[in-house]
Amino acid sequence: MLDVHEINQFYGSSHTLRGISLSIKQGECMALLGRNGVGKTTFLKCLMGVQQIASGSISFLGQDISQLPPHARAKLGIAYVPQGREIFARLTVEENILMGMATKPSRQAHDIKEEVFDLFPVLRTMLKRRGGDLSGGQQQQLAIARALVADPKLIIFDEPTEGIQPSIIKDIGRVINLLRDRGDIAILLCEQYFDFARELADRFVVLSRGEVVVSGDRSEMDSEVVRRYLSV
Ligand SMILES: Nc1ncnc2c1ncn2[C@@H]1O[C@H](COP(=O)(O)OP(=O)(O)OP(=O)(O)O)[C@@H](O)[C@H]1O
Repeated sequence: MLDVHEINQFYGSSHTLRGISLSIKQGECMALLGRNGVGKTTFLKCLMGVQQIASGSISFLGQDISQLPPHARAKLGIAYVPQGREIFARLTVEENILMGMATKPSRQAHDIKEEVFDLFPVLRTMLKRRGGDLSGGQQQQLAIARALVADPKLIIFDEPTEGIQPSIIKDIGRVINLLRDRGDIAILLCEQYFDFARELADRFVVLSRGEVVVSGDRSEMDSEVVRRYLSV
Protein backbone atom coordinates (compact mmCIF):
# COMPACT_ATOMS: atom_id res chain seq x y z
CA MET A 1 0.00 0.00 0.00
CA LEU A 2 2.76 2.44 0.99
CA ASP A 3 6.21 2.08 -0.55
CA VAL A 4 8.98 4.44 0.45
CA HIS A 5 12.18 4.13 -1.50
CA GLU A 6 15.51 5.63 -0.45
CA ILE A 7 14.27 9.03 0.63
CA ASN A 8 16.61 11.81 1.71
CA GLN A 9 15.61 15.06 3.35
CA PHE A 10 17.54 18.14 4.47
CA TYR A 11 16.84 21.09 6.76
CA GLY A 12 19.23 23.59 5.18
CA SER A 13 22.58 21.80 5.19
CA SER A 14 21.51 19.32 7.85
CA HIS A 15 20.95 15.87 6.32
CA THR A 16 18.00 14.67 8.44
CA LEU A 17 16.69 11.58 6.63
CA ARG A 18 19.25 9.29 5.02
CA GLY A 19 18.10 6.82 2.44
CA ILE A 20 15.02 5.55 4.27
CA SER A 21 13.05 2.73 2.64
CA LEU A 22 10.08 0.85 4.00
CA SER A 23 6.76 -0.59 2.87
CA ILE A 24 3.47 -1.19 4.64
CA LYS A 25 0.72 -3.53 3.46
CA GLN A 26 -3.03 -3.28 3.93
CA GLY A 27 -4.11 -4.69 7.29
CA GLU A 28 -0.68 -4.30 8.79
CA CYS A 29 0.59 -2.21 11.69
CA MET A 30 4.16 -1.02 11.41
CA ALA A 31 5.98 0.62 14.31
CA LEU A 32 8.51 3.33 13.60
CA LEU A 33 10.74 3.55 16.65
CA GLY A 34 13.55 5.86 17.68
CA ARG A 35 14.53 8.26 20.40
CA ASN A 36 13.96 12.03 20.38
CA GLY A 37 15.36 13.88 17.42
CA VAL A 38 16.23 10.93 15.14
CA GLY A 39 13.86 12.17 12.43
CA LYS A 40 10.59 10.32 13.04
CA THR A 41 8.32 13.36 12.79
CA THR A 42 10.27 14.66 9.80
CA PHE A 43 9.74 11.31 8.07
CA LEU A 44 5.99 11.45 8.75
CA LYS A 45 5.85 15.02 7.45
CA CYS A 46 7.52 13.83 4.26
CA LEU A 47 4.85 11.14 3.91
CA MET A 48 2.14 13.77 4.31
CA GLY A 49 3.85 16.23 1.96
CA VAL A 50 4.36 18.89 4.61
CA GLN A 51 8.12 18.54 4.08
CA GLN A 52 9.66 18.00 0.67
CA ILE A 53 12.10 15.19 0.01
CA ALA A 54 15.39 15.86 -1.79
CA SER A 55 15.53 12.44 -3.47
CA GLY A 56 13.88 9.04 -3.46
CA SER A 57 10.21 8.26 -3.94
CA ILE A 58 6.98 7.69 -2.03
CA SER A 59 4.26 5.57 -3.62
CA PHE A 60 0.76 5.02 -2.30
CA LEU A 61 -1.57 2.45 -3.85
CA GLY A 62 0.83 2.19 -6.78
CA GLN A 63 0.88 5.93 -7.50
CA ASP A 64 3.96 8.09 -7.04
CA ILE A 65 2.82 10.77 -4.58
CA SER A 66 6.25 12.32 -3.92
CA GLN A 67 5.29 15.64 -5.50
CA LEU A 68 1.65 15.82 -4.40
CA PRO A 69 0.59 18.51 -1.89
CA PRO A 70 -0.75 17.40 1.52
CA HIS A 71 -4.44 17.87 0.68
CA ALA A 72 -4.10 15.60 -2.37
CA ARG A 73 -2.45 12.90 -0.25
CA ALA A 74 -5.24 13.23 2.33
CA LYS A 75 -7.79 12.83 -0.44
CA LEU A 76 -6.11 9.63 -1.61
CA GLY A 77 -6.64 8.19 1.88
CA ILE A 78 -3.69 9.09 4.10
CA ALA A 79 -4.64 10.44 7.52
CA TYR A 80 -2.31 11.88 10.11
CA VAL A 81 -2.73 12.02 13.88
CA PRO A 82 -0.09 14.61 14.78
CA GLN A 83 2.20 14.67 17.76
CA GLY A 84 0.72 17.10 20.28
CA ARG A 85 -2.70 16.42 18.71
CA GLU A 86 -3.22 19.88 17.16
CA ILE A 87 -6.83 20.16 18.15
CA PHE A 88 -8.61 23.41 17.23
CA ALA A 89 -8.98 24.74 20.78
CA ARG A 90 -11.82 27.20 20.07
CA LEU A 91 -13.88 24.83 17.95
CA THR A 92 -16.23 22.31 19.52
CA VAL A 93 -15.53 18.59 19.57
CA GLU A 94 -18.13 18.16 16.83
CA GLU A 95 -16.54 20.87 14.66
CA ASN A 96 -13.11 19.33 15.18
CA ILE A 97 -14.39 15.96 13.99
CA LEU A 98 -16.11 17.53 10.99
CA MET A 99 -12.76 19.08 9.99
CA GLY A 100 -11.58 15.54 9.30
CA MET A 101 -14.27 15.24 6.63
CA ALA A 102 -13.09 18.26 4.67
CA THR A 103 -11.95 16.10 1.74
CA LYS A 104 -15.38 14.46 1.39
CA PRO A 105 -18.11 15.60 -0.99
CA SER A 106 -20.21 18.23 0.81
CA ARG A 107 -23.37 16.09 0.96
CA GLN A 108 -21.50 13.47 3.02
CA ALA A 109 -19.69 15.96 5.18
CA HIS A 110 -22.24 16.40 7.95
CA ASP A 111 -22.85 12.91 9.27
CA ILE A 112 -20.30 11.68 11.74
CA LYS A 113 -20.38 7.91 11.56
CA GLU A 114 -21.41 6.01 14.67
CA GLU A 115 -18.26 3.90 14.62
CA VAL A 116 -16.31 6.87 15.92
CA PHE A 117 -18.51 7.13 19.01
CA ASP A 118 -18.44 3.37 19.50
CA LEU A 119 -14.65 3.60 19.60
CA PHE A 120 -14.57 6.73 21.77
CA PRO A 121 -17.85 6.96 23.74
CA VAL A 122 -16.55 9.93 25.72
CA LEU A 123 -16.64 12.10 22.59
CA ARG A 124 -20.37 11.63 22.18
CA THR A 125 -21.01 13.19 25.56
CA MET A 126 -18.71 16.12 24.80
CA LEU A 127 -19.81 17.10 21.30
CA LYS A 128 -20.60 20.71 22.21
CA ARG A 129 -17.53 21.31 24.39
CA ARG A 130 -14.61 23.26 23.09
CA GLY A 131 -11.62 21.18 22.02
CA GLY A 132 -9.35 23.27 24.21
CA ASP A 133 -11.31 22.31 27.34
CA LEU A 134 -10.67 18.57 26.93
CA SER A 135 -7.95 16.71 28.83
CA GLY A 136 -4.84 15.63 26.94
CA GLY A 137 -6.12 12.07 26.66
CA GLN A 138 -9.53 13.20 25.41
CA GLN A 139 -7.82 15.44 22.86
CA GLN A 140 -5.79 12.48 21.66
CA GLN A 141 -8.98 10.48 21.19
CA LEU A 142 -10.51 13.43 19.36
CA ALA A 143 -7.47 13.66 17.06
CA ILE A 144 -7.85 9.96 16.20
CA ALA A 145 -11.60 10.38 15.62
CA ARG A 146 -10.91 13.35 13.31
CA ALA A 147 -8.52 11.18 11.29
CA LEU A 148 -10.92 8.22 11.14
CA VAL A 149 -13.91 10.11 9.75
CA ALA A 150 -11.91 10.67 6.58
CA ASP A 151 -12.12 6.87 5.99
CA PRO A 152 -8.36 6.58 5.56
CA LYS A 153 -6.61 3.66 3.93
CA LEU A 154 -3.43 4.52 5.81
CA ILE A 155 -3.46 6.11 9.24
CA ILE A 156 -0.29 7.58 10.70
CA PHE A 157 0.07 8.07 14.45
CA ASP A 158 2.85 10.33 15.73
CA GLU A 159 3.58 9.32 19.33
CA PRO A 160 -0.04 8.91 20.44
CA THR A 161 0.96 7.96 24.00
CA GLU A 162 3.06 11.04 24.67
CA GLY A 163 1.90 12.78 27.86
CA ILE A 164 -1.20 10.58 28.16
CA GLN A 165 -2.33 8.82 31.33
CA PRO A 166 -2.12 4.99 31.43
CA SER A 167 -5.87 4.28 31.31
CA ILE A 168 -6.26 6.29 28.09
CA ILE A 169 -3.12 4.72 26.62
CA LYS A 170 -4.91 1.39 27.10
CA ASP A 171 -8.00 2.72 25.29
CA ILE A 172 -5.88 4.00 22.41
CA GLY A 173 -4.08 0.67 22.16
CA ARG A 174 -7.42 -1.11 22.03
CA VAL A 175 -8.61 1.13 19.21
CA ILE A 176 -5.41 0.63 17.19
CA ASN A 177 -5.82 -3.13 17.65
CA LEU A 178 -9.43 -2.98 16.47
CA LEU A 179 -8.42 -0.97 13.41
CA ARG A 180 -5.71 -3.46 12.55
CA ASP A 181 -8.07 -6.38 12.98
CA ARG A 182 -10.46 -4.76 10.52
CA GLY A 183 -7.89 -5.64 7.87
CA ASP A 184 -8.75 -2.86 5.41
CA ILE A 185 -6.44 -0.19 6.74
CA ALA A 186 -2.67 0.15 7.11
CA ILE A 187 -1.22 1.69 10.26
CA LEU A 188 2.06 3.44 10.83
CA LEU A 189 2.70 3.91 14.52
CA CYS A 190 5.54 6.21 15.44
CA GLU A 191 6.54 5.67 19.07
CA GLN A 192 9.20 5.93 21.72
CA TYR A 193 7.18 3.79 24.15
CA PHE A 194 8.48 0.40 23.19
CA ASP A 195 6.11 -1.83 25.19
CA PHE A 196 3.09 -0.13 23.64
CA ALA A 197 4.44 -0.51 20.10
CA ARG A 198 5.50 -4.12 20.65
CA GLU A 199 1.96 -5.11 21.65
CA LEU A 200 0.49 -3.69 18.45
CA ALA A 201 3.03 -3.89 15.64
CA ASP A 202 3.32 -6.67 13.07
CA ARG A 203 6.61 -5.24 11.86
CA PHE A 204 8.99 -2.58 13.05
CA VAL A 205 11.64 -0.17 11.85
CA VAL A 206 14.11 1.55 14.16
CA LEU A 207 15.64 4.89 13.18
CA SER A 208 18.85 6.34 14.49
CA ARG A 209 20.25 9.64 13.20
CA GLY A 210 17.94 9.60 10.22
CA GLU A 211 18.79 6.07 9.12
CA VAL A 212 17.08 2.69 9.44
CA VAL A 213 19.30 0.68 11.77
CA VAL A 214 17.08 -2.32 12.60
CA SER A 215 13.92 -3.67 10.98
CA GLY A 216 11.93 -6.88 10.84
CA ASP A 217 8.83 -8.83 11.86
CA ARG A 218 7.55 -8.78 15.40
CA SER A 219 8.98 -12.29 15.91
CA GLU A 220 12.43 -11.01 14.96
CA MET A 221 12.25 -8.07 17.32
CA ASP A 222 15.23 -8.32 19.65
CA SER A 223 13.95 -6.29 22.59
CA GLU A 224 17.38 -5.62 24.02
CA VAL A 225 18.73 -4.25 20.75
CA VAL A 226 15.66 -2.09 20.14
CA ARG A 227 15.68 -0.78 23.72
CA ARG A 228 19.32 0.21 23.31
CA TYR A 229 18.33 2.45 20.40
CA LEU A 230 15.50 3.95 22.41
CA SER A 231 17.33 4.68 25.65
CA VAL A 232 19.04 8.04 25.98
N1 LIG B 1 11.81 22.81 10.90
C1 LIG B 1 13.04 22.38 11.21
N2 LIG B 1 14.16 23.07 10.83
C2 LIG B 1 15.39 22.63 11.15
N3 LIG B 1 15.65 21.49 11.83
C3 LIG B 1 14.60 20.77 12.24
C4 LIG B 1 13.25 21.16 11.96
N4 LIG B 1 12.40 20.24 12.48
C5 LIG B 1 13.19 19.31 13.07
N5 LIG B 1 14.50 19.62 12.93
C6 LIG B 1 15.65 18.84 13.41
O1 LIG B 1 15.65 17.60 12.70
C7 LIG B 1 15.98 16.51 13.56
C8 LIG B 1 14.86 15.50 13.54
O2 LIG B 1 13.70 16.06 14.18
P1 LIG B 1 12.31 15.28 14.29
O3 LIG B 1 11.34 16.18 14.96
O4 LIG B 1 11.97 14.72 12.98
O5 LIG B 1 12.73 14.10 15.28
P2 LIG B 1 11.82 13.07 16.06
O6 LIG B 1 12.51 11.75 15.97
O7 LIG B 1 10.42 13.13 15.61
O8 LIG B 1 11.93 13.60 17.54
P3 LIG B 1 10.75 13.94 18.58
O9 LIG B 1 10.35 12.63 19.13
O10 LIG B 1 11.44 14.83 19.58
O11 LIG B 1 9.67 14.65 17.83
C9 LIG B 1 16.26 17.12 14.93
O12 LIG B 1 17.64 17.32 15.05
C10 LIG B 1 15.52 18.44 14.88
O13 LIG B 1 16.15 19.39 15.70
